[in-house]
Parts: sequence; C-alpha cells; structure tokens
Amino acid sequence: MKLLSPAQTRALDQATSKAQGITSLELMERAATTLLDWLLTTLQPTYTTPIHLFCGPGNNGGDGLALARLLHEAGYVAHVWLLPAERYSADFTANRHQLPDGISCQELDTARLPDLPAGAVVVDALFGAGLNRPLTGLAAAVVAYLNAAAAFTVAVDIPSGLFADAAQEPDSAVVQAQYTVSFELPKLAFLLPQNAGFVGEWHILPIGLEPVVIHKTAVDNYYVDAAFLQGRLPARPKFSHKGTFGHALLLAGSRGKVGAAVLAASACLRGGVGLLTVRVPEVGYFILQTTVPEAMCLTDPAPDFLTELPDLQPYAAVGMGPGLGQAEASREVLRQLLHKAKVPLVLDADALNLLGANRDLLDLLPPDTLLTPHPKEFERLTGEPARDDYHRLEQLRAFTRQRRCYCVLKGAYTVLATPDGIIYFNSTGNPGMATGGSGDVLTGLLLALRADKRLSPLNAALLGLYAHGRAGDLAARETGEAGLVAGDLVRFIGPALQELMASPHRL
Ligand SMILES: NC(=O)C1=CN([C@@H]2O[C@H](COP(=O)(O)OP(=O)(O)OC[C@H]3O[C@@H](n4cnc5c(N)ncnc54)[C@H](OP(=O)(O)O)[C@@H]3O)[C@@H](O)[C@H]2O)[C@H](O)CC1
Ligand SMILES: [K+]
Repeated sequence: MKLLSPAQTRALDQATSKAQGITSLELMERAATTLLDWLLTTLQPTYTTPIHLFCGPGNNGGDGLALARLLHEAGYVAHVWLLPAERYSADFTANRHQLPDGISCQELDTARLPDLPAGAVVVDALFGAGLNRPLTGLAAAVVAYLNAAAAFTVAVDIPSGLFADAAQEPDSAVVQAQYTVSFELPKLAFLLPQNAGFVGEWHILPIGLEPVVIHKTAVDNYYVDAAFLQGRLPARPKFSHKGTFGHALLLAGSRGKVGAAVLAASACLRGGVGLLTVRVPEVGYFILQTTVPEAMCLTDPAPDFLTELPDLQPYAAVGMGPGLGQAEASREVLRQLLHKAKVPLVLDADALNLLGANRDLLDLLPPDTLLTPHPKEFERLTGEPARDDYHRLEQLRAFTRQRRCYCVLKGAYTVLATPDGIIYFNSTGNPGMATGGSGDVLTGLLLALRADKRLSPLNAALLGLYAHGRAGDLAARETGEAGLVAGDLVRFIGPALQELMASPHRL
C-alpha cells in the first residue's frame, strides 16, 4: 500500500469524485457509513452507551457529524460537541444542517464539557488531514480534557493535533486515542514509534477511492502487506536441484556467541538456500556440526574469533556478523570481504558495529549490500543521533542513497530503505520478537533469499522481512508473545514462505 501525503490524499478524493460522478458530500457519507459499521462491529456499544462526537470545523468534523446522524438514526445515543471557528467547510455545513432535531448538539466552551466516564465512547473528529499548525486555545484545552477522561477514544482519520507525515513540537496537544480509524490507506504517522501513544490500534476502512489514481501517484513510502508481495516469490521449479538456489557463506560466531551462528545458519537453511557453508572459529566446530548438520562447517584456524577470509569463489552470497565479536582480526576479515566480494552481501550485528567504529570501511561497501541495523547500530553507522523518528527516516534515505545500499532498520514496523531512497514499512511481527537472536534469524533468512538469483535485491529484502515477522506471528500463536524465543522463529520460516509462494498456475 502506498502512504500518501495529505495533499495527495486531497487530490485522490477529488479525482475519485470526478471519476465516479459523486460529490465530496457523497464521499463523506460513504466514509461515515463505513465508520458506523466499524464502530458497531468493533466496539459493540449498547443502545444506552453515551457516544460523544467532538467535531471540528472542516471535513473531519463533517465526518463526525455524518456519523452522529447515522448513529442517531440507528437508535444509539449520540451527543455532538462543536468546536466554534471562523470558517466551516461546505460539507461540514451541509452535515450540520442534516442533523436531526432530536440529537443533542452543543458548542464547546471550557465551562461546558461533558462528563466522560469509563463506559462512554468519544469520537475525535476535531481535526484530520487538514491540520496545518499546532492546536492552541480552546482546541488544545478540549484535547487535554479528552486525554484526562476515562472514556474510550476513537480518532477519525488521525488523532487531532497529529500531523499525518511530519513531526510536531514536543508537548503539542494531540489526542491519545485507543483506536484510529482511517480511510483507504494508512498514514506515515501511524508507523512511527513516537506516535504510538496517540494512534493506538489503527484500522483502515476501504471507501472505494480510485485504484488507478492511487497506482499513478508517486510516493516515497510504502506499507508492505501480503497483497503487496503477491507474485514476488516464485514457486520452486519442479526440476530444481540444490544448485538452483545458491550456495551461501555465513561468517559468524565467536567464543560465547556461537549460538548466533547456529540461529542464522538454521534460518538460512529454512529460508530455502541450496547449500550453506558456515565459517566459525574452532570453538564453534562441534556445536555447529551437531546442531545444524545440514550446513558445512569451515573452521577458521583461530580458536575464538574469525581471523581469515576463506576463498569466496564458490559462493552466491555472503553474510557476516551474527555473534562475530569485534576483534581487530575480524575487522580485517570484514575489510577483505568488502574489497573482494563480487556477490551480494548481508551485514549485521558486529559487522555493523565494526563498520560504525571504522567508518572508512563504509566507502568500500559494494553496491546493493544489505545492512540490517537496529536504531543504535544505525546511529553508530551515521555517527549522528536522530532528533526524532522522522529525522531517522531521512537519515536512512540519505544513507542508502549515498552508499547505494539497502538498509533495514529494525523496530516495531521494521523498514527497508533502497538505494533510490524509497522506504518500505513491514507489516508483520509482534513484540514477542524483541528477544535475543531474533536479528540473527533475520540475517540468515535474508542471506538465503539474496543467494537465490531469481530474486531482485528489493524482493529478497521485502520477502525476508515479511516472512520473518510472519514466522513470529505464527510462532506466537503456539508459544505466546512472552514465551517466544528466536529458535521458534526458525521453525515457522518455512510455513511463512509457503504462504507467500506464487502458484505456478496463476498469472
Ligand atoms: N479520502 C479521505 O481520506 C477522506 C477524508 N475525509 C475527511 O476529510 C478530512 C480532511 O478535511 P479538511 O477539511 O481538509 O481538514 P480538517 O478537517 O482536518 O481541518 C479543517 C480546517 O481546520 C483548520 N486548521 C488546521 N489546523 C488548525 C489548527 N491547529 N487550529 C485551528 N484550525 C486549524 C484549517 O483551516 P484554516 O483556514 O484555519 O487554515 C483546515 O482547513 C480527513 O481527515 C477526513 O476525516 C472525507 O470526509 C472523506 C474522504
Ligand atoms: K481526528
């Protein structure tokens, strides 16, 4: 799914009205009807549940007014609270006039605010995508009042006070919603950790906006769901053999961290690689040969950490980093790898820390290298702390453009940035995956997909991120989130990839 800016969303609304021969008021009615359905199904209010709708002066307020009417007509108790303003949008005014006589409708002032007990529902329709400055005065006071109340809050389109795709000043007045219900496509703001306390759980309701116009709209940010990946993972050909899927080399492990090599190696095998050779120091030989018998083990002459780069000739892709440690000799192995590699590279964990501590090595990165830092490792790569999540995204775009690489940034919505500066937000995964070894599993899986010559660097990375998160979701069904360990992810990589695999008989 594409993430559109507010200006692009407005243009899409207008193009939809034109193409479908409907007025913007009719589109608003469609949005409100879908919203009504969602609200009744998800919140299941009773006919006595008080539902307070706070409506601002624009079309977000118009959505709130239309919803209030529909709720009233369906027999629910709707109270409308209007925010006084100098100007009101045309569709707000039209819906204001359509409010039935029996509905309670009052203008807000600080002396007249409703009681909002725990059983009440608040619908926040004060401001939506048209917000163009921070909230002040009465609007800010109302937001503070709503945030202090015990009621259950549903934000229409976006929590009021939150910008759709830009940071707001710290301590700005922003509604803290339990649910945010938006239309057709998600907004960038929903995907950033700094906004989690405002957005709550978000839902997208389709309202029939024109797909052709969405298709033609150029964006820098995408949200990757299963539909987005459809057809990107080809089925395994009937007459394939182990050479078809590539021979990968994994450089990993040091004394006390051989487990990271084991997890990455197991994930690489479950990721469908044809052959896997793991380079570990002597200390890892017995462990690896017994826990991952499917992998070949090529030991380094040193006992505790890697000191020599093996001949790279046989390999289709090379991964380096899990459990590596940061010994000087291992740094030199990394330097040689960057100099010599002619095949795709996946760098993670200590390989990234070594890059961060020796930033001259970044100049050696071969094009299309895939890096998989978490935010702290990424900060070491750039050498500059991010001001906020938006700034971090811009740093990421600048980094991948400058280095011509692919970079994954791990988090609740793990993102992938490409050499063109396009960002993809992954949609799968759960908090149970914030556990030791989860990143090693991702590295192994990505290595397998990069070794598969049928996949572009972009598709390999997107499929890997999605399948990793999906494996976590499947595993958590069995283990619960708290009980999830990285080894569980490995077991579910196969089923996760199978779900994504294209049918050979479909277009
Ligand atoms: N496709 C869709 O998603 C649809 C969305 N709909 C809904 O429409 C809104 C967007 O409506 P819009 O009228 O453009 O914007 P708002 O309602 O958010 O804001 C209205 C005006 O408020 C003024 N404004 C902006 N910031 C502030 C502020 N901080 N304090 C006070 N006033 C503010 C501004 O006007 P000015 O002239 O004062 O600058 C805004 O224009 C979208 O969010 C959806 O809810 C459609 O209903 C269906 C399709
Ligand atoms: K809102």
